[in-house]
Amino acid sequence: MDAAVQVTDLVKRYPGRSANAVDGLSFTVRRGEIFGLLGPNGAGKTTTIGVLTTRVLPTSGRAEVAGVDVAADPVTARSRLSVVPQRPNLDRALTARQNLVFHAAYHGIGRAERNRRADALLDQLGLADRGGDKVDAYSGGMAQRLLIARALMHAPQVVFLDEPSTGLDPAARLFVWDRVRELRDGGVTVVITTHDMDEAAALSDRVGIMDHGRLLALDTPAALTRSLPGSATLDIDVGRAAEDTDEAVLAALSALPQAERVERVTDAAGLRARLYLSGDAAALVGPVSDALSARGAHLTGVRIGEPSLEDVFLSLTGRELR
Ligand SMILES: Nc1ncnc2c1ncn2[C@@H]1O[C@H](COP(=O)(O)OP(=O)(O)OP(=O)(O)O)[C@@H](O)[C@H]1O
Repeated sequence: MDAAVQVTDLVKRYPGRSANAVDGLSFTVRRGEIFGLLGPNGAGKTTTIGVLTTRVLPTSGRAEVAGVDVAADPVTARSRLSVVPQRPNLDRALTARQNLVFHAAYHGIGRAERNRRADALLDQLGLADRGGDKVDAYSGGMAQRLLIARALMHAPQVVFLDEPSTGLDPAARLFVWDRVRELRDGGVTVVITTHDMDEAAALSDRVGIMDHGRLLALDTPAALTRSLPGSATLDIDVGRAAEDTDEAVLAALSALPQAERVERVTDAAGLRARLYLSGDAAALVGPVSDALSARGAHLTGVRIGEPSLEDVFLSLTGRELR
């Protein structure tokens, strides 16, 4: 079986609530991929992760992690998975190294091995020289790195990261992203939740877009954005022949079979056109250039606008992601 996570018809309704927080969710995370759950606040991402990590009991449906039914056998599930929570729950009165070693002891890992792992992980997360410091003295970025180190102490098969870079500065965020990719490259399956489309696009091999407890779409970031008709754009600046007219040039561009729509961009100094198309905007540069040179005109500037996951969310829901 190559599924690391299998969710089937999962429902969670919190007591006293009129709507389901998770509302019939099904998806599969493959072994060894980074899977992103993307959605706005309240979409049900944290609840889904809560069920998968045995902290929230499902109302109905089934969730398996590393082949274990999390509701039926939470103890075995917890030995195979790990959580990096949204809010740091480190013991701030202990040193960083003690946080790691105590976590491993809880998971039944022997003294020599837990010391070895703590040293290796402090080093890998760039905390080797701060392992003896109390967590109280840690910055937010350092605490986030320590949470990741702690999550890896019992060598889990699947790691869940809830909003991994919320509140981090850009450098700390890139550092965390690189560590997440290293995990994946080392064979660990990673599930992240995020409401940040850049994070989802940059980090995930596949993305599930969630809203109101349901999955609206699931694919690679590239396939999700490619699926949007007419949303890639190519802006071109044109130097046209003196005897030609702007209107005739725009008409020639509109006649290109790949261009779904052509608009004049009026705030430009010369003749600028925006071509809308589906798929890869760069592939249109050649045909545009040929069409222009056929009438004695030439390209003086090109800019490609790719659709984002934000555009995908907007087209699925009619709302902005944030
Ligand atoms: N313990 C709880 N009791 C009652 N309702 C809850 C509880 N936890 C979450 N909810 C509700 O369930 C819905 C889904 O919340 P959830 O935290 O899973 O969403 P999310 O996508 O993770 O959002 P965020 O990014 O804000 O964490 C929301 O309407 C929320 O108010």
